[in-house]
Amino acid sequence: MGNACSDGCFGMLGSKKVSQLRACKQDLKKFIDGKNCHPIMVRLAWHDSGTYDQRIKNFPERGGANGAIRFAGEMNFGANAGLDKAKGFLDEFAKKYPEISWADLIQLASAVAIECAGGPAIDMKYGRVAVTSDSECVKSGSREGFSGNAGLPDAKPPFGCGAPTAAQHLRNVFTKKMGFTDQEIVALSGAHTIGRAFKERSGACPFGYGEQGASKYTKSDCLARKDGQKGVGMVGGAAWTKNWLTFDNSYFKDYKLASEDENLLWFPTDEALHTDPEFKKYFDIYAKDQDAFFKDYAKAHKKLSELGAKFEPEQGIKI
Ligand code: HEM
Repeated sequence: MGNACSDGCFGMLGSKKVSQLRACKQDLKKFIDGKNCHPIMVRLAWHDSGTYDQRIKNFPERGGANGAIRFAGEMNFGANAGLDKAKGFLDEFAKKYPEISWADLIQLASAVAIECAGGPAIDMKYGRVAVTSDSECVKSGSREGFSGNAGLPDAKPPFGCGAPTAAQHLRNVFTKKMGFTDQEIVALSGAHTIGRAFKERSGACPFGYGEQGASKYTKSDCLARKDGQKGVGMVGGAAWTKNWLTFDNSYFKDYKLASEDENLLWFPTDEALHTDPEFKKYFDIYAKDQDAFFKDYAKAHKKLSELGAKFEPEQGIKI
């Protein structure tokens, strides 16, 4: 190890961090693939980042990828229901790899999950500073123009920002508050090609925990993984796609199926992406061209993973 400078050049402590990040990445791959918990790891990281408000300049008041979601102050937002499970999965990694901040660990697990599910490799950087106490969480009602959840989006009306349409709601959340373009909104929404909703969590669908509550595509014997092997993690809920543990462009390609099949999800915020003319341009491209989706998704995911973050060293660490 020594003082080798190839990985961000900031001395002994830095190279120890790099080796822990690399080892942790390998451990996470095995863990996530074994548990089939890819989607919830992605959602945990997105909801840590998603408190970000570009109109607020100071860290950590501006929110973002700072690890605050691990504390009750943010975990208890209604929008975060169920995400304590994902945080719990990461506790053992935080203990084993003390050089890795919680803010980095959460984002690392998400990037690993995307890649493990068959999605693109994301050009991540690390070195995020994590907040250290509950008092540094942002407050649910702290975002101007939003009634709660620090401006995280709602899937259905009434929208917490008062927007009359889902398209306007998406632009209030992602553009006004977080600084994303229309193209980035559509690409990021494609993350719903994996994952599910549960009655007991968001309450956004009638499908819930267990075999009894499951949809046709989320029962224990359903095949959803990219390698066609069995295994769905926790049984239940409903998904946007039939192969909801595989990261591909099914969300775009098969949306008609999703909007017609009551065993699949298609929320007003999903529908806005192919009914609003500006969003639709990108939706149609991603439906036809998976490579274009992967390329744009990887860029937008990287941006999301860095929102509001404070890096030490300033330029971040590549692994
Ligand atoms: C566009 C606005 C968005 C809305 C309205 C929305 C809404 C939701 C809802 C209601 C759920 C179900 C939660 C539950 O019941 O457990 C969900 C799940 C999920 N969301 Fe989103 N979401 C949005 C954007 C995003 C983005 C930007 C990402 C990531 C880049 C993302 C990733 C996920 C994943 C992976 C799940 C599945 C979690 C699991 O299976 O446990 N979502 N979302």
